[in-house]
Order: sequence, then C-alpha cells, then structure tokens
Amino acid sequence: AACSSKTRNAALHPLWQSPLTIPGGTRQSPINIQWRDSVYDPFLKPLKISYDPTTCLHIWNNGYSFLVEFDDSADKSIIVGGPLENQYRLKQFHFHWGAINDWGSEHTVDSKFYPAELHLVHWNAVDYPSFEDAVMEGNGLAVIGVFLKLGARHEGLQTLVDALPAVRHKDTVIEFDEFDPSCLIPSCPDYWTYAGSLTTPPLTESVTWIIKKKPIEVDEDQVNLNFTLLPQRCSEPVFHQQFSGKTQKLSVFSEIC
Ligand SMILES: NS(=O)(=O)c1ccc(C(=O)N2CCCN(Cc3ccccc3)CC2)cc1
Ligand SMILES: [Zn+2]
Repeated sequence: AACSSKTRNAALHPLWQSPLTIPGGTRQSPINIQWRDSVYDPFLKPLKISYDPTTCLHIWNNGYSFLVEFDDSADKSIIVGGPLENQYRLKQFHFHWGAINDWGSEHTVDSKFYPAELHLVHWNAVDYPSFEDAVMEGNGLAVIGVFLKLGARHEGLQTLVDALPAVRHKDTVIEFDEFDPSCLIPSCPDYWTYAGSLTTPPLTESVTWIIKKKPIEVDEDQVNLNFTLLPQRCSEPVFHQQFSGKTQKLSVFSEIC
C-alpha cells in the first residue's frame, strides 16, 4: 500500500543514508545528456590540460571506490580554458563502475549507460584556500568526466589496474607516483558542459561538469575493476539516481575531429 506522506522518508542514498538530492536543488548531477538538448556555444574555448606526473601521490581505497590523489599544494597539475573562468588544480581522480557491464556510468548519453565513468576532480585555488572550502562554492570545482567503453586494452590504465590488488581493502593506501592521468583523456577536444553538483554526499552544487564526448576504450579485464576491489562493495547496493528535473543549460564544444 502506498505509504502516507508522513511516513514516507525522503529518498535516502543506500550507501550514505543521506538525502539523494538537496531539497530545492536546481543543479543536481548526474544527468542524462541528450544530444538534442545540447546547445553549441561559440564562446566555449578548448580545454587546456597540463598535468605534472610527479604530483601523483597515492591510491586510496575509501570503501566506496578508489581515489588516486595528487599533491595540490601548488599550480603544477592544472586545467584552464573550456568553460572555466580561471585555472583549477587537480586533486584526485576516481571511477564509477557497476557490477555488470550494462551500466556503471553515472551520466548517460541519450539514456545509454557506459560500463564505467572516470572523474578527474579539480578545485578553484585562485578563489578559495582549500579543496574543502571550494567544495561548498558554486564555482569551486571542475570535474572532467570520461566514459569508458569495452574495446581495445588501454596501456595507460593497466599501470593503475596492476596496482589495485594492493588496495583491495577499505582504508588501504599505496604509494603511486609518476602517473600522468592525461593518458586517460581522449585527444578529441569535444565536450559537453553544464553547472551541476557532486554525485555523492554532500551533493553540493559546486561542480562545473566537463564531459568528454568521445569515450576511451578499455578491455573486459580492465573494466571489471570490482573483481580486484572492495569485496564489501559488491554487497553494497550501488545506487544510480539521475536528476530528471530541469537542469542548467547544456552547452557543447566541438571541433571537427
Ligand atoms: N563523483 S564526483 O561528483 O566527481 C565527486 C567529487 C569529489 C568527491 C570528494 O572528494 N568528496 C566528496 C565531498 C567532499 N568531501 C569533503 C567534504 C568537504 C566539505 C563538506 C563535506 C565533505 C571529500 C570527499 C566525491 C565525489
Ligand atoms: Zn565521481
């Protein structure tokens, strides 16, 4: 029987037991990217990515995913241009994947899921003193999203996959250096961009999303990351909640490629 409004709780994120979306949120992520909704924006510039591999620090398994974290104490690994007003510093990257290959990405393109999605998280160190401060600000973060699809083996990703068994359990950290994550970003400059939010709690509306239009190809073994990781994760229900409300303008940058 339908539960009455007074007993129906706000939808809670099964992993974090926190609200799925911020009440009154106007720019929640992830979304379904519909080509037909995207507006070509002639004022968008190409995104400039310059990462210094020596800023790569370690891989950390936080129990929900694994993060590759970077030394963000200086402007050494940065992105600039694209929809961004100034430069943003790379803080970490992580993946979202599913238990099966039919889904796993958080964003979808014309309602199509990819088996996994890479997020490279950057923060606005020009306007804010720390990542934690930037997380709370509308222009605080810029996240590059890259879809992964099944195909050829990805040599650059393999160095990371080979290190994952060492962070099999929650809260393990291993040193990981000299890695340049730009090898995980497609060379085609085309991207969609919209004003959105973190896709995990606290879901703050502080992210300028830059979603690369072309996916990278990885092979079956590489995409089944979770068999090497987080046994407790497999038992956790991974929740994919998409925000279907009215979202911000979805702009597209494209060069002939
Ligand atoms: N999927 S995603 O949208 O790209 C994504 C990006 C960054 C994070 C991340 O690093 N987090 C989550 C939130 C911020 N906390 C610290 C905090 C700062 C202020 C108030 C509470 C918590 C750190 C962990 C997670 C997910
Ligand atoms: Zn993410």
